[in-house]
Amino acid sequence: MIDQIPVIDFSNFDTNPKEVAANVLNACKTIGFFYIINHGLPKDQIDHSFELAKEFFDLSSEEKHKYLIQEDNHGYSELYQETVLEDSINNHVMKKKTSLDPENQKQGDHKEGFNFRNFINGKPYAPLPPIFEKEQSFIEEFSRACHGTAMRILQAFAIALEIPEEEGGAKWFSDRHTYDRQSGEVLRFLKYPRGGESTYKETVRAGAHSDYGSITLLFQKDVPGLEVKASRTEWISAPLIENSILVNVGDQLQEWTNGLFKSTLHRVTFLPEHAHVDRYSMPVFIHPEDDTLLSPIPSSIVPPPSESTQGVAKSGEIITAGEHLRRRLNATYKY
Ligand SMILES: O=C(O)CCC(=O)C(=O)O
Ligand SMILES: [Fe+2]
Repeated sequence: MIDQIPVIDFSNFDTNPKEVAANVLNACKTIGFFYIINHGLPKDQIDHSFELAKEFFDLSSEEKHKYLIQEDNHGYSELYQETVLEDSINNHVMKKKTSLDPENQKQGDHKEGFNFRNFINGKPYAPLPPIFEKEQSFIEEFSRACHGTAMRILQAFAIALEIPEEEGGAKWFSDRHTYDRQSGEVLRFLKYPRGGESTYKETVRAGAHSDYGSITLLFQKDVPGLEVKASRTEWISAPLIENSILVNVGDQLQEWTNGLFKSTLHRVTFLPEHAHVDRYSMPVFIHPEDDTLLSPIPSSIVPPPSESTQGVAKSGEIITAGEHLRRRLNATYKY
């Protein structure tokens, strides 16, 4: 493991893709997290998305209750994504989830969130609240731009793994992540309200978890707090880096690469000096299309499967990304 999250400059990706891909591979094999800078996503789009998030979370709790997921004992991300899938609703606010992680079981995750699933053929997955409806074309544009950035990262993966041209080459992963096909992909607005510690007496705001999909892009703003489990014993912080996007590998990609890429535990904590400010973040959870088979990657760099890297598929079994997500969500109940 390395003890710092690397920063990778994507401005060289078009001119020198191999070098960028090598840096990306190194990060994925070790800590499973890296920042990208010069990623090409316009700053004003990111800023405006944060403004919209704030505008929404500033609504009265009565208004937000229309989109509330009821509190219960299941883990935050699990319940959240599961509710999204099972209720076929793409937008929810939720608060104070109780984490299943033993380290965090004492207190709830004190936060609110709102999910946007992909705007397939220009349509929101479910009706949007008015405050977002009037900005629908902007939000769709931002969601598609994030997806486009993610596709460049997936191309770097395919280059790093030396997937042969005749198998699909640099497009091998991105061809399996079409924006307009059904997938688990979600753009999420998150708010961690100030003052949670007085209720929970703990500084952990989002319990330790790994993400489920292929990769996550994370936009942080003003207030740091994300921590990454760099080793069995050590949490390191993921500081704010101006104009960067933090990228991490999810469980599906870890399993797809037979453990070559690492899906690393992370959590959100508040330092005392941040106890009196609200924290906003925006993760974008990238998933393959639901019917993508998680079949062996045509790469001599990816190791053969082994018991320890198996995850939710049985030995030798090839499942789709949609089935993988479903099993991963169901597994929540067995903890
Ligand atoms: O808010 C953050 O910085 C991280 C959120 C996160 O890890 C998640 O929602 O999966
Ligand atoms: Fe996460």
